[in-house]
Amino acid sequence: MGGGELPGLLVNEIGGIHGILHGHVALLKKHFYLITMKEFLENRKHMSKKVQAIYLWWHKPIIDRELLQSLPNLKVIANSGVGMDHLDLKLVASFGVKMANAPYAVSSSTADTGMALLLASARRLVEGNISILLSDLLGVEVTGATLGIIGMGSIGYKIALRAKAFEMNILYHNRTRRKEQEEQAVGATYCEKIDSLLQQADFVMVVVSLTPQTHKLIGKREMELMKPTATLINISRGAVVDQEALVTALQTGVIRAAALDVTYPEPLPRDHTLLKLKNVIITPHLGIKTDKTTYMITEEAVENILAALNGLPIPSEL
Ligand SMILES: O=CC(=O)O
Repeated sequence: MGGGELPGLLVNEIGGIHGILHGHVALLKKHFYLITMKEFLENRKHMSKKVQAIYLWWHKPIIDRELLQSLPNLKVIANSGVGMDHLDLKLVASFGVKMANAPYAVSSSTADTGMALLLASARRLVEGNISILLSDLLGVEVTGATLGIIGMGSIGYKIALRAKAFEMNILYHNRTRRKEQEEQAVGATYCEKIDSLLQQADFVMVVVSLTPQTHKLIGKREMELMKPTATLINISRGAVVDQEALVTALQTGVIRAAALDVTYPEPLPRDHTLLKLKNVIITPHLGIKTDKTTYMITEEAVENILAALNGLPIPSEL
């Protein structure tokens, strides 16, 4: 590769549902020679040597063995978010390729999405929006209610901060307990056992990453432990909740309601039962989708990729 040439960065496409946002192109072009998948596939022989990094936007392009084998100079894959369940980390590592995510950029807007869903479900905003003349839409009180946060990483913690301002009682469950000062700062109480959190919470917010250990973490048994007046909010990944069990729980009054930013698959098929239930709010994985957050994600990815290409410690290496 010639002296002053910028390193090649493979992206799925620019614009479109799975493409990086147009507004981010100038930032990326400052540091990289951008190659879309279309350009790559049209001129594979030439392009494959140029690619030194991949920027995954909304889980695309799909990283498989064939793609990895065709990129001899690939050094790093940067993800445009925090969840890495769409990537075969072992496979990527076996090619000696480094990986990074963007945990700093996403936490505030994802926590906001969680609170938006909580409030919308509690106060029946979606039904209210289309039934402005009805006066029998009784919601449930948020002030003074108990919120159980499952997963107290940076997003979970920001939810606790927000919930404190809503005067909620906050319980949390996490693999590792937070420091006492951190618990005190948000007024959160640790539940070593997830069951005890489920039994007490009026709102259960799921914020864990999807791993083999968290797959269907919230199933029939867990929903039956919840109060019949409780609401389940999921802003992590659909598969952390057993969706079939959830449908039954919502239909039979095992729990009051659900508010989901994530499902499986995404989007749900139009005729899916969940879309027909009145006591569910479903949003299309809006978690990180604000203008500011998405731009910060790209900035974080650029920083990670440049560090990797320069042989420096990668700030958010996995
Ligand atoms: O879903 C959003 C993320 O993984 O950051």
